[in-house]
Amino acid sequence: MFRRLSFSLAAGQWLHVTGDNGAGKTTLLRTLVGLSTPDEGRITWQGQPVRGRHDDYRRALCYLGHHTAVKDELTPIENLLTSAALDGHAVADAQAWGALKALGIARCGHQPTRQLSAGQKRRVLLSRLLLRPATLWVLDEPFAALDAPAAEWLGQRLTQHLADGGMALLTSHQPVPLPPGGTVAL
Ligand SMILES: Nc1ncnc2c1ncn2[C@@H]1O[C@H](COP(=O)(O)OP(=O)(O)OP(=O)(O)O)[C@@H](O)[C@H]1O
Repeated sequence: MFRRLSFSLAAGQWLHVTGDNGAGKTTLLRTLVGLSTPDEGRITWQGQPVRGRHDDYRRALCYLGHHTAVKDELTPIENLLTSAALDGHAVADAQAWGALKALGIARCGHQPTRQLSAGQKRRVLLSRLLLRPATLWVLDEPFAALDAPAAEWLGQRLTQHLADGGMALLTSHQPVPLPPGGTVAL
């Protein structure tokens, strides 16, 4: 699907992965985070191939996918606690509730996630950014379904992350409220 594709990210930088529907943006992100295996090519983290140092890379990474990352059968609070446990880092209940509150969805915390709107589900997913310390954020359509206040919150959060020396790689069919970054056009 990809040929002659080469890019890098430095501290404080972000890249916008662009392309039409079906161009391969999600596939590229899934490959970069290790969920798909490339036929050829090399993915490196801090100059070393990702393959040999999977744990270091995983710890540095926060990947938020755009489809089934939030489980419908769990409540939002269960989603947060479960994803943290699967990630291998401890999150206290109070922290998880704090994250839901920051995203304005604490009142839905005990409701089955399947009952939430698309934007509320997206907010549950994004609340993981507050719980998972990670240098590299890989975000698939993070602005999809968000209302204006939530989009503003995410723009500010991304800005702060980059100012703190973080990096971000994201797809978005909408304009991204960040100073211009690089582009990976598919
Ligand atoms: N598991 C799969 N098996 C077969 N084909 C797949 C699979 N996943 C994706 N594809 C195909 O790969 C292509 C790229 O899909 P991908 O989801 O990466 O596109 P995208 O650029 O993220 O699209 P969109 O903007 O619509 O989200 C599509 O043609 C899709 O049908």
